[in-house]
Amino acid sequence: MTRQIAQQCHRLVVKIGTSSLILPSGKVNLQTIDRLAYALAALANTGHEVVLVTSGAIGVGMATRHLTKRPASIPEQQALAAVGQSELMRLYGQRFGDYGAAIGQLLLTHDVFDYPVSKQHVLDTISALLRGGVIPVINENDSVAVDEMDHRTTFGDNDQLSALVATQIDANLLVVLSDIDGLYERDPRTHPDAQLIPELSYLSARVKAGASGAGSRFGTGGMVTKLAAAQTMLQAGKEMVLCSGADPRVVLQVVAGAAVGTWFKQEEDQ
Ligand SMILES: Nc1ncnc2c1ncn2[C@@H]1O[C@H](COP(=O)(O)OP(=O)(O)O)[C@@H](O)[C@H]1O
Ligand SMILES: N[C@@H](CCC(=O)OP(=O)(O)O)C(=O)O
Repeated sequence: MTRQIAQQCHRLVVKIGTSSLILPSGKVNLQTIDRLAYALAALANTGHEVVLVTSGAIGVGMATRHLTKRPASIPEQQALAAVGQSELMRLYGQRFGDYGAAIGQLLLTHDVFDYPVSKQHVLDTISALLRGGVIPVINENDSVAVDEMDHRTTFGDNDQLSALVATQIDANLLVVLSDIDGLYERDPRTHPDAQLIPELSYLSARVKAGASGAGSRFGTGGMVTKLAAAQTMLQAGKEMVLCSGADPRVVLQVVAGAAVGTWFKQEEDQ
C-alpha cells in the first residue's frame, strides 16, 4: 500500500522526541542520531528542504551529568537543557557533517510567532538557511520558555512547536518520530489489545479520548500534544505522519509514500 504523499513534500519538518534519542539506560542513542542525520542529509541531497525539530536537551543533559532522575525544579531542568543542548548540537554537527550536510541551530519559543517582527526574523533566518542548503535544527528555548516569564507556552512541548513551524514555513508534511509506532485507539501500554489507526482526516472525540499524556520517563507531551500538532496541520490543509523513531531512516520510507505509522491526511475530494 502506498500513500499519495511524495509529490507534495518538497519542504518538510521532522520532529524527534526525547525517548527516541535517549536509551532506556539514560545514555544517548548514538545510532539513532546517526541514522537521523543520514536520512535527512539523503533527503537534502535529493532536493528536499528539511527542517529538524529536536527534543532531547534535557535528556542529553541528564546523560552528560550522569543523572538518572529528572529534577523536579524548572531551573534545574533549564540548567540541564543548557548543558544538553550544546552537547546535542555537537553530536548532530558531527553526524550531519559525516554525511556532508551543514546544520544551523534556532532556539524558539511558541510566542515568537505571535509578534510580527520576531516572526518575520525567524522566517527570514529559516529561508536563508534553506536557500543556502543548510538544515535548520530547532528546539524550544528552554531557558526562557516558562510561564512566569510571560511566555504563553508550556515548558517542553516540541510537538506543537513543530506543527507551528511547519505551518509558518508552509511545509506540506510534518513527520513526528516517537517512541510508539503510531496512534492507537487507546494507549497500547495500558491497553495491549488497542489497534493502530493507519490513517485519519478528522480527530473525533473518541480518538481524542483515547490519547493520554507522557508514556516514558523522558517524553513529556505524550499523545495529547501529538494530536494537537496533527490538528494544527490538518486545519492548515497539511499532513502529518506519526511513526516510530526507533530507526529514523523510516523518514525516507514516509517520503517515498510507504504506509508506515499513522497518516493524518486531508479528506479526499468526493
Ligand atoms: N492513543 C495512544 N496511542 C499511542 N500512544 C499513546 C496513546 N495514548 C498515550 N500514548 C502514549 O504516548 C507516548 C508517546 O509520547 P512521548 O512519551 O511524549 O513520546 P516522545 O518522547 O516520542 O515525544 C507513547 O509511548 C504512549 O505510551
Ligand atoms: N526542549 C525540551 C523538549 C521537551 C519535549 O518536547 O520533549 P518530547 O515530548 O520528548 O518531544 C528538551 O529538549 O529537552
